Amino acid sequence: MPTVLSIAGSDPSGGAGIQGDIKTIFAEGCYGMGAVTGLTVQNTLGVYDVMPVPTDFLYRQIDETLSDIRPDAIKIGMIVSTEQIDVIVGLIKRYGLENVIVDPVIAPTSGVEFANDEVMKCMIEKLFPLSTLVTPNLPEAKRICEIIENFNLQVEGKWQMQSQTQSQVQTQSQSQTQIKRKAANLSMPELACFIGQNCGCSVLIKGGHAEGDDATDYLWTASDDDRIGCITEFKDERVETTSSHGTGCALSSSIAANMAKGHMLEAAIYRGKEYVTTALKSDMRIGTGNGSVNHGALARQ
Ligand SMILES: Nc1ncnc2c1ncn2[C@@H]1O[C@H](COP(=O)(O)OP(=O)(O)OP(=O)(O)O)[C@@H](O)[C@H]1O
Ligand SMILES: Cc1ncc(CO)c(N)n1
Repeated sequence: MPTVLSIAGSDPSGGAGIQGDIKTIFAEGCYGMGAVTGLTVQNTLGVYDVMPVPTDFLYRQIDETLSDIRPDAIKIGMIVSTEQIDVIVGLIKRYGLENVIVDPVIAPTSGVEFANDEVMKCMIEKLFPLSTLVTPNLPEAKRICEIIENFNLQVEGKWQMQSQTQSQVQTQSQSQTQIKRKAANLSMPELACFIGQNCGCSVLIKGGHAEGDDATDYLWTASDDDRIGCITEFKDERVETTSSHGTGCALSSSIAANMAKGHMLEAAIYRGKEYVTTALKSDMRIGTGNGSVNHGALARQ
């Protein structure tokens, strides 16, 4: 049986995080494993608190699992510190893991932040280049672009430090504002291309938070060594439901499971989208807020 490891946070209400991931992996006919990065206090109304798992304990969870069972794919969700990223990056390299799907959860729609800018910068620099696919939603993609731009500016800023005059400082802060506006104005395909070209990985920008009658996701993949790349569109109907908690986790886990089963990236994304649309259409209505998607609505081998 194909095996998939999820490295993610716990959602005790069962819709997202490691609970949602393992339900998805099981529904896709794979063997699911889970290493927990942190505990959360959350339900269908919001996320109230996060408690990180100590770094050495995260290391041991993943290392002992990998030394026993080799995953055919891994999905990485909530990460709360740069030390956790170092542990995960070190283990991916040491075990030579393939089919690494990273869902960079910065903050839930409602509630406390998971990853601050320092953690995101570290993820962008160290984890994204090792990933097969990174799957930010639209607000996360814009934030990632801003961090890439700001990071480049800071490096340049340090280099200019010795002879910086007041007018140069003003020019620098003006150009920072312009770049922020630029990132905010990029289209979804442009965001995907920008992140992919800077980080050396394929990027899927998810359209759940975009406007429009369809829910369309955009994939950027490098087409050659020049990284000119190409965009593929994954379009499906937008489902009207109050049960959409966990769509992002379900999508990335389904893609990981389908890659574990041997599907190529584009086919795995197509199947992941089909899984999520079916899970949304089930309109399960559990809880008093934004309830979980139905992870069992589409079960396949
Ligand atoms: N109402 C909807 N109808 C159809 N598909 C949707 C809808 N909302 C989200 N999706 C799809 O679900 C997947 C996840 O997208 P979304 O933008 O919601 O991710 P996310 O914000 O990371 O999810 P989460 O809310 O779990 O954090 C994408 O494939 C997206 O197109
Ligand atoms: C633990 C966890 N991971 C991811 C999400 C998705 O935002 C969530 N709500 N909780």
